[in-house]
Amino acid sequence: MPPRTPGLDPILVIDDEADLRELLDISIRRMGHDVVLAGSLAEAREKLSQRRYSLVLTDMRLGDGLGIEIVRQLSAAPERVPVAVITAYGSADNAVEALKAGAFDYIAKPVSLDQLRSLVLNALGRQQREDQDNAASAEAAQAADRAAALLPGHSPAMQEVRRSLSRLARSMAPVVISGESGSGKERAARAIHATSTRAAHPFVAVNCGAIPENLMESEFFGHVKGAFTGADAERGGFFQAANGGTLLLDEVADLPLAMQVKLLRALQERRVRKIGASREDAVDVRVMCASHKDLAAMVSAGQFRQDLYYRLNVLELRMPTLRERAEDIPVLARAILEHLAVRYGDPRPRRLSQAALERLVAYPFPGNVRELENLLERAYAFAEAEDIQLADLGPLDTNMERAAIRPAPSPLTPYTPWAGMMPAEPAPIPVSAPLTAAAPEPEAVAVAADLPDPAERACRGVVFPVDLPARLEDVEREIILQALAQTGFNRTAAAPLLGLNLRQLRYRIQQLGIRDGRDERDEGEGAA
Ligand SMILES: Nc1ncnc2c1ncn2[C@@H]1O[C@H](COP(=O)(O)OP(=O)(O)OP(=O)(O)O)[C@@H](O)[C@H]1O
Repeated sequence: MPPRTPGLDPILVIDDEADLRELLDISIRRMGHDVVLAGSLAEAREKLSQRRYSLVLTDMRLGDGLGIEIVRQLSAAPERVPVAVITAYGSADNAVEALKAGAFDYIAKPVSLDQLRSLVLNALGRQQREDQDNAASAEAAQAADRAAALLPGHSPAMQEVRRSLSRLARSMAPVVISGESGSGKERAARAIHATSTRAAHPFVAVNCGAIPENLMESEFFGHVKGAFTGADAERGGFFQAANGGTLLLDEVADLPLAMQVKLLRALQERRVRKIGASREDAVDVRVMCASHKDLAAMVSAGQFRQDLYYRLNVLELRMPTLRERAEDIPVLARAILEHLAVRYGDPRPRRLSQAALERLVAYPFPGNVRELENLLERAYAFAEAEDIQLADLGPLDTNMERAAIRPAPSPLTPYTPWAGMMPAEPAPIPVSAPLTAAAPEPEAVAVAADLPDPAERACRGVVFPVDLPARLEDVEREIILQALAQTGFNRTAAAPLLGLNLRQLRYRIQQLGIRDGRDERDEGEGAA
């Protein structure tokens, strides 16, 4: 038996079943912790009034009431004692209710010792960190600072978001983050992770819409060597990569139904099996989802599984549009320009002239913060004066607008190399970018010309490619290389020139096998 963990308060176990109480007592003592037992709600209340506990683990159904009452009592108390619930097999509703009431985690019967161990370690790790800081208020202030640095803005909408963040960071429960494209959903997920006790572990963001369906299972759960053609080495998936940390499923609505079933199972069991493996591995991952689609409506339309929706949609956060918080534009613009100055190695960031700032504040930003960021990146790179002038912003309501608000691909769209990567209409070349488009070969010029019908094209001697997909890939590769060359192989700067986001560009670069020898430059954001 391991030695007692010194300095820790005991764990309170509340269960009206004597057998389970005894099992939990023995198992937790084997982990080296003291245990206090209570067999009813009344006894639990009495024990809670007598001393402090490092963790409370309560069954949901107790002879004289419900465990959720303990959850509510502890969540309302000023000192933050983590509380977790034990739910009956298959009663997902109870688990969801408890998480919403403030439980940090739950465990389903029959209790697995692995899960119990990981739950206790998580709870105590977090308690110890809070104790080490010695003052919960100092920790809370630090967390608030980190959140404010990631999500600046003084608007009431943003203050509300930051208030929610600290509540969300304290829980282990899944979070669904909704909001328009570019409103900062991924950024909010990062902020929750960075202010949670998982901050020292990985944050992995996965764009569900960018993964071909046939690769999905292997990308999520990994594979063993020889599991399929091309699997020449064992490899972990996103779940393994995010172990101990957070996994963000961006554009979760794009997950095919078959994958939704596998994901639900992994979330319920907290175990995953690599393709071709005979055993499952326990994983400790907090899942968050982001979507600009209405998931509830997708459930009604039969496009998203209801059981998965309930499992994921425990806690919610809505990111406001930039229109709803136009007063944050100056502070956001300053943060973005400071970031750009660091990237370009400028001693001091460029500033916006008064006229440029006023124009930005008056613009509705259909593409939200991403559009503001793209716009400032281009203006920063091409402004000739010290400050960014109104003219440097270019026309705000034309190409950039359409590129920024392009719809994400429908979950029913079959995969093509372009699906999820390209706008519904052809990507416009930003008007003010001095990008000299790839010098197209004569045949491409002819095909791209505005010719009315095939017969007329034939008359004008158009040479059609023998392999259209390969030809298109060549053109795409060439254009991407031009954009990379233009930006000194800086992918973050190249992406907006192409109307793509960084993840999409990275994915295309990988798919097209583009190597520039300086691949990893400026790859700070996103893990998938
Ligand atoms: N508060 C902010 N401060 C600075 N930059 C921000 C902020 N919010 C978002 N951004 C930037 O805007 C871009 C879009 O943000 P993010 O990817 O989080 O949005 P999203 O809502 O997840 O977008 P999508 O729906 O397209 O996935 C990112 O480059 C991000 O760095």
